[in-house]
This record gives sequence, structure tokens and C-alpha cells, in this order.
Amino acid sequence: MENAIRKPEAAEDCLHVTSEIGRLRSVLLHRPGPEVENLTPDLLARLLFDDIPYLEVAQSEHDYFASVLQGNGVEVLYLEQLAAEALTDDRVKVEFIRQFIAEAGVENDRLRCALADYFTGFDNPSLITQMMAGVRRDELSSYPNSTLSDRVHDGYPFICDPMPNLYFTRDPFATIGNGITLNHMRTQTRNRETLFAQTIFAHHPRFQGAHIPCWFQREESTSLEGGDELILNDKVLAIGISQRTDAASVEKVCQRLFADQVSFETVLAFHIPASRAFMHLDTVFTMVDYDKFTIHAGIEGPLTVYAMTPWRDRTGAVRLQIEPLQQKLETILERYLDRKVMLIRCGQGDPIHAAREQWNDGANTLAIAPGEVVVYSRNHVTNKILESYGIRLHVIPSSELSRGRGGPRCMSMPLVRDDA
Ligand SMILES: NC(=O)NCCC[C@H](N)C(=O)O
Repeated sequence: MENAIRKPEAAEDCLHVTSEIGRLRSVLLHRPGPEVENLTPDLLARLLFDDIPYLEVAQSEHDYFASVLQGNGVEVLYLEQLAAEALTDDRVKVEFIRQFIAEAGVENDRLRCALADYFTGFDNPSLITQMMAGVRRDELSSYPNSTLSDRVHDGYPFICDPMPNLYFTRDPFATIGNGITLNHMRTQTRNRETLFAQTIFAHHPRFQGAHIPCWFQREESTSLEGGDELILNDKVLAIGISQRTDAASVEKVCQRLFADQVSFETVLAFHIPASRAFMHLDTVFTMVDYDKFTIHAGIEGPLTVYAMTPWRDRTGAVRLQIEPLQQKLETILERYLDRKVMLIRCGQGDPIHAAREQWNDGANTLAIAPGEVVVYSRNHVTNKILESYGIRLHVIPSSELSRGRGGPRCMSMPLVRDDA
């Protein structure tokens, strides 16, 4: 384990994100680990992958990504390290193991007990690695396989599934201002990921003493994922209604943000088509500068945007005004951001380049400062056009990481940015 992570001077400095583009100061990543090598062709659809990345290469691509961030003054924190450090005493560890097993779909009590014993034997870093990797049936060698369900199980190799999507740290929670949404994910496989964030914010020393407002909880009945949450500036958020995020979740976040009287005044709800290629808003739209955005032309036609703003009724309760916006996206953004904007089309809008590069996250950029973004090397058509608009690119290798269907924004959760 690397050196223990230091706590920021003031608790309120733990989380601060009021834009997509302000200079990035601190970010949460997860280095892909053995969970990726537990993917098999039969599991791909269920675990939301399209192919099996070659782990060694994926790790070296990811290390390159981290080194680009660090080389640009960004503090890189790792989910796995924070999670291990959050298990500060036996009581926290026992409860974490209990909840992890309860949500892992383990089918009988004896197996649950055997798994709890197995996990308890690990030190914290190994425990987290093992949980993320999943546990195969043959790893519990002393377990007698004596119940009926043990005997008739259908050959499924895992007691608990691997969690290969963890390197997409963007999705399980999202920083907004000085608070978070702790998300309820659309699928069971990804919902398990949010346990790590819950434990980190509740117990990691870095966050102790900080008041962290939580505008969404993992126990909600509707889903919200971080790839749909974009902070356009300190007054305007964009939230996707998508394959992964429900309209009802957008309303809940609006209601709570507006009631808390944080700086945000408008949420633009982007209703995008529910498809795998466009799973989150950030797979088709990201902000690269004060006035420039990437966009996949494939969503411009079917897109409907609703402006959500607060008003107070006679009792002082916050209500939501919902205004469907009929204009073109540029016009909408210009109205709410109060400046001229430019939409830069993925693959230069060419139907073949655009479809291929969007599939490989050409529109999914991570801004590390205004006009400065991290992009995948393979999206050369989009990258060229970004450069022609004066955007400074940090290009990272991308042959294996991209197989999980996420790009640089998906692989990062900003904790602290300068105000833009
Ligand atoms: N924000 C994002 O678009 N994240 C990428 C998530 C990819 C992952 N395989 C998933 O399907 O959830």
C-alpha cells in the first residue's frame, strides 16, 4: 500500500466541484485489477462489457492516464486504497463485510457464513481486492457443499460476481458543489459498487468532520448514475434522462438541491435515447471549455431538454417549474450559460467516423482545465477537430480500457476543482 492519504487542511476542502472545466485538483480513480480477468464471454452482457480487456495492457494504459493527471498537478486517489483505509476498526469492517455479502446475491445462509469467515481472514487491502475480484466457488475449499442448493447449482462459477466496472469511478457517486449524490444504479451489478463510496464517506479519516450534503441515496427506488450528471457552471447543471437515469431521480435531485439553497438555480434535463451506445449523457456530450462542448450528432434530432427551476409556494415549500425547451441545443445553452457556444461534433459529424468514435467514447472527454482535456488516442478524427478549435489535448492509449465502454470522463470522479 502506498503512503496513507493525507486529509485536506479544512474539512470543507474535501469536496468542491462547481464546474466541468475548472482546474482539476483531486480525482478518484480505480486501477483495473483481477476483477477484469474474471470476465468470461458468458458474463459479458450481465456485467455490462462488450469484450474482455487484456489486463496487463489495461493497467499500463490506466497508469499512463494517472501519470498524465499527476504530471498536471492533480492529486490522484485510488478507490481501492480509500476503501481499505475506511475500514478503521473491527466494527466497521464486520458491518461492511455483512452488507457486501447481503448484496452479493449469495444463495444460502451457510455459504454466507463461510464467505464472511473467508473475508475476515484478509487484511484490509487484500479484502478490498478480493471483494472487487469476486469469489469463485472453488476458492472456498473448506466449504462442504452440503446443502441442496450447493449440490444443484447450475455450474455458475462465482459465489459473488466480479465487479469489472469499478474503473468507471464516474458513475456510482457524483460530486456536486460540496456534496454528493450517492447513486442508485440501474443494474444490480453496478449497484454493489456504491457500497465502497458509502463506506468511504462514512468512515475514511479524510472525510471525518466534513459536512457532506447527500442529495440522493443508494436506497432510492429510482436510478441515477454519475455519467448523467454534468456541472455546466455554479448555477446550471445538466442531468441526462437516459438508459440509466430516471426522470423521477432528476426531480428528486432538483428538489433537494434547490431546497438546500446551494448556488444551483437551473437543472437542464436532457432526455436522450435509451440505448447502450448512449448509456449516459457524458457518452454523447461533454464540456471542454467555457463555450465549447463535444456532442454526438446522433442525439441532436431526438433530444428534448427541460429546464427545471424552483419556485416557492405560500408555505415556503420548494416546487419545481418544468419548461420544455423547443429550441436548438446551442440556443438553449446560450440562454442558460449567457454566452455564445460551439458544439464540436464527434467524428466531425461524418456518419461512419461519428458512430465508430462515439462507440469508443470520442465524445467523452475529461477537462483538467478550461480548454484542456484528456482523450483516447483511437478517436483521431474527433481529436483533430478538437485541436482545430484550439483545445489542448492530453492523449492517452486506449486499446484495452475502451472495451468496457467508457472514456476518460467515465474513468474519473473529480473531488476538487478550482472554480471556473
Ligand atoms: N459514464 C459512463 O459512461 N461510464 C461508462 C460505464 C461503462 C460500463 N460498462 C457500464 O455499462 O456501466
